[in-house]
Amino acid sequence: MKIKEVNIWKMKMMMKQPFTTSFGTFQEKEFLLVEVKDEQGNSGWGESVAFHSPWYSEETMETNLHIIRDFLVPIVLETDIGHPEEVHELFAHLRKNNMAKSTVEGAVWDLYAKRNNMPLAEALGGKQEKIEVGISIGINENMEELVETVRGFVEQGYKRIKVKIKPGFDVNVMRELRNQFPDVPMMADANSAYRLKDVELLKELDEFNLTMIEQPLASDDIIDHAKLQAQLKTPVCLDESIHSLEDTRKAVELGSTKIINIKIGRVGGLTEAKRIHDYCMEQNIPVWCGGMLESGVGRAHNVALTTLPNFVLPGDTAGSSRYWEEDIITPEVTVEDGYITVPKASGIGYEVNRETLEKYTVDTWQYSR
Ligand SMILES: O=C(O)CCC(=O)c1ccccc1C(=O)O
Ligand SMILES: [Mg+2]
Repeated sequence: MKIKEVNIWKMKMMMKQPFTTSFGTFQEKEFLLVEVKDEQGNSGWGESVAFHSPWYSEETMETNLHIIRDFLVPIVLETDIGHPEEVHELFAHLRKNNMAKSTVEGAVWDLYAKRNNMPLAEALGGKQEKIEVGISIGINENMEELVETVRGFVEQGYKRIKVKIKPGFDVNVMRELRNQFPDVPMMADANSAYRLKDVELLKELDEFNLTMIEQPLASDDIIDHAKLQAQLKTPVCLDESIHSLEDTRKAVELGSTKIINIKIGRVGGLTEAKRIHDYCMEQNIPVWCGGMLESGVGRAHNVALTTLPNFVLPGDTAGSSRYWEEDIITPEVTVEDGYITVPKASGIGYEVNRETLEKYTVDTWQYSR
């Protein structure tokens, strides 16, 4: 396939509520969308999950804009691409910048699936017709409010509850939530807020029967996580530390992690995400799909990926309305009884609503062959 045109949108959307992690609070979401078009006028869409500030990773919306415009767009406009898996190779000589690469690669995957009249899930080899989803809840130091928030999502049917923790907001919180919800699958995400010296405190979490603890230690660590896992009953799940299949292999071989959170953007795209999935399946390491507070485009990519067979744990891909007054896709992503029904339409399976898109557009760029 020949990509004739690439459009980039800089978007700004307000989230319904602020979302707080151990590293900062999000509410105004600025992000990029990329559309790739072929000669027949088919459009493929990708979303950059890089945030405005380099909190979660070193990539930002602006570094993604730079890498996409100056390095990635020229490559896809001058290459004849047979299959989207080739895009990962085409970008491989450029170091890191995984979220930027993933944005363009994801748009090519969507375009490929549309040209072949198949859902993206099918193009990836996914079989599940509906996927189980959980929800990620930000830090709220008002315990009564937090308990009510959790109760609301449990009542909506979400299959597991993840809460963000940080030093001083951890054992006490999980104890209270476990008391209130004795049977709900629950986990905690520390976003790298602890160090190995905190092992005694982290061991206290073992009593709450958590499905896992996500990224307790440094964002670039796999050694101390192995030392921690050896002392914890609760499975450790790595998020920030995993950028590739190679990172995954090393972490699994070291015993640093028993579960992997796959984020498409963090690992450089769907092709690498699928490889990590396949490797983990061989190694009996369950995986789940993480979230980056995406708009509908990124959310649709997450839904498609989650149809692969080793996504056996509920992910963070909640419904559009958990984040947005109105999403930019039609229909929006909806959750019923903790399940998202995978769309049957071709490509990402949801239409980008051009009117809504325009409404939240801050800037655009266009490139053609
Ligand atoms: O609801 C979502 O999209 C996931 C929310 C979430 O947990 C998160 C949000 C922003 C940055 C990092 C993370 C994370 O998974 O660590
Ligand atoms: Mg996380």
